[in-house]
Amino acid sequence: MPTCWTDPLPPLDENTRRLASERQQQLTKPPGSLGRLEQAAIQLSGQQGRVNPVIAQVAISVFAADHGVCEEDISAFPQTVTAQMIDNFVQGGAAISVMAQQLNAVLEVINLGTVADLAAQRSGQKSTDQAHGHIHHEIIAPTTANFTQGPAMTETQLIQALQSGDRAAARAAEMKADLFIAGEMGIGNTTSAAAVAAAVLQQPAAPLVGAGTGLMGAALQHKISVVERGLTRHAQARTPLSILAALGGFEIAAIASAYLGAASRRIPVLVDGFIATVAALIAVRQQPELLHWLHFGHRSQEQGHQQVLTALNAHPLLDLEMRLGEGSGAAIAVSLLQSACALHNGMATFAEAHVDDGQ
Ligand SMILES: Cc1cc2ncn([C@H]3O[C@H](COP(=O)(O)O)[C@@H](O)[C@H]3O)c2cc1C
Ligand SMILES: O=C(O)c1cccnc1
Repeated sequence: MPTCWTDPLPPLDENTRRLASERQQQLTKPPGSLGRLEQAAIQLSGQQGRVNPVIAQVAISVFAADHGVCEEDISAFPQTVTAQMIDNFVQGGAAISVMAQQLNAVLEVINLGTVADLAAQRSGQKSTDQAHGHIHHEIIAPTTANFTQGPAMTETQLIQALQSGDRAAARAAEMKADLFIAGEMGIGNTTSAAAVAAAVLQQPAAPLVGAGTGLMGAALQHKISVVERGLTRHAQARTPLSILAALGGFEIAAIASAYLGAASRRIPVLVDGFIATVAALIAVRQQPELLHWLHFGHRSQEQGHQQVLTALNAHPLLDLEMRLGEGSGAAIAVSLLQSACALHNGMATFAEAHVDDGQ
């Protein structure tokens, strides 16, 4: 078990947070007029321990894994896409690859096990640099098990996934990242994420189950019934760890742990869409203090995202009607956090600009 899972998280730096808050009051604008951008800059100040927060270096870790529940026919796409997209990420062709390039971010993909990459598994390939990112092969198993038949993963597999997430956070700290983004790739993972969210929130499945890659009508009803079967089978799972083992995916577990690992290293986190937010929900249930370290990038179109955001009292920066995952919605929101920092750091105070304040 990585220590971030259980060790208390560091508090925000209340001193820099207070100084940043005071600075916002002195800038040449009516107090509060930059709205949530002010709050974002102040929160970043407390997180980074700097009165003038910066987001120069962004670390993006995309966790990829396959899902046994795909046997139940719950995605519009075949499972082979997961492994194919791993290549696409590091060849520069995926949405998150393009965003990483635009942001000059470091992109890495962590392959936790896909049905189509047994060759890589057999060759013992570990870590390679590709044109547009690094691949870490940290294969746990070719796929999780079908959660309608039994637990998705063993306890050992769960711990491996948590450790993988923590290692990604350690690499982000090593490169002195100012912000951490986790993305995910795993055909079938909106089914797993909906089941995890329903189990954590003790809510019915239907409102948390969405189209994912594009299911509608009878296919969507079937997906709801698959999640309901999983919830019935694993009704005894109540703790974050037992819910992850019963219904989760390797990538969802890894992201939950990566968020805790980032916060434990004082790196602010920008959360992506539905799946990433469900991972955040699990991690916050494990350690409520994590919430202070999280920014929320966007509201996904995926049915259920708003419910999970509400459970976290989270207000995402954007709603662009995106429903992609990969970390893409968070990546789009980076520029807003950068603007929040630029305004906070660069604007003149009333005194500096000889502008009369409102006192
Ligand atoms: C080409 C392609 C690229 C993607 N990138 C992210 N996802 C997204 O879709 C999947 C979840 O949807 P479902 O649960 O319906 O399978 C995840 O892999 C997610 O990251 C993709 C899906 C596809 C097809
Ligand atoms: O919001 C997401 O994370 C999402 C939505 C649909 C498909 N994949 C991911």
